[in-house]
Amino acid sequence: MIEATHLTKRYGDIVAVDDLSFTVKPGRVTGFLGPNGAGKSTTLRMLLGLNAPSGGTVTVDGVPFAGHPRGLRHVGALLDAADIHGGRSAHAHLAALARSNRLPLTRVDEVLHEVGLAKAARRRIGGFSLGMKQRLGIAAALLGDPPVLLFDEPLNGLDPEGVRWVRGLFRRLAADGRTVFVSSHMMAEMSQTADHLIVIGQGRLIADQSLEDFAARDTSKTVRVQTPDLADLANVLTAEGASVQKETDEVGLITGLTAARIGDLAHQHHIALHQLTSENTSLESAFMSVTTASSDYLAGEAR
Ligand SMILES: Nc1ncnc2c1ncn2[C@@H]1O[C@H](COP(=O)(O)OP(=O)(O)OP(=O)(O)O)[C@@H](O)[C@H]1O
Repeated sequence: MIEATHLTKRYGDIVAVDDLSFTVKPGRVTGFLGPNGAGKSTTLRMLLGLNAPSGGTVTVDGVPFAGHPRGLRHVGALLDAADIHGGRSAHAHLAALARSNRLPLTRVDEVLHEVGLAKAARRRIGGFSLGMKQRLGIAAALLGDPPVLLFDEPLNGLDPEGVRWVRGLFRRLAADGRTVFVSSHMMAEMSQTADHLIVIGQGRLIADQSLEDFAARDTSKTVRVQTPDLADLANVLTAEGASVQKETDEVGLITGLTAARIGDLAHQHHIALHQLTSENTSLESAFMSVTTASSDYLAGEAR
């Protein structure tokens, strides 16, 4: 389990991480989500003992990472896949990591195989695509077979097949009972990757909840209805405070009421429904609505 308590990091006047408290539990994939500059990388760097907090603490299974006797065997991490020495082969890079962490060299071939780089094992990393470097970074994180894994923007540079593979890998790691903590600035990426979300903006905690509960925060959720009596239904729903947008003679898009409430109202007024569907755009708009106010950079606009 990862535990941050009042974690804070200041760079001069900038508060990169601001009194952040959260826990990351084993057995599920936890997304660490926030717009650019929100403080995700800084938090992960403090977790790994690469930056010292200005205040508060962050521990892995109760111990700060720097004091962890088992190092890579306990926590595996991918921070910046592109930041890697290009002169070595993938095999040599992992072998050096294995040796310095007293891990068996047999793990090198195992993880290269697991990430799909077995054929490229002897090639120089300098010639790797970003996607291959991501796979190599993931291999390094897996090397010590650790119970806790951190990945900073692991989907960057991966093709659709790579993205699917990474998602499957994270699921398997979580199903093994490991703690999997994955950062991203894209809600759409996380909606298919994470079970639980920790959302931050300007270094502060915005949400710490399941994907489902996070989506339910969005009050602008849309419900699509199809009915032969759209005009009658629209009258009933607008009287209840909903807004109704007519798409065709029989299909309307409703905001302001849940699908369950719309179904009940239609039933009470003897209006037949042929379709009643919650539109799944809510995660993205929930993310936008909770983070826009705290975003560091809004395209073309002053804050
Ligand atoms: N070494 C540093 N010196 C000064 N400011 C820094 C330093 N590192 C980070 N910051 C600032 O701290 C804030 C948080 O940055 P951080 O890289 O942690 O965000 P992030 O959420 O990982 O963003 P991104 O999605 O763009 O990677 C930013 O305002 C950044 O400019």
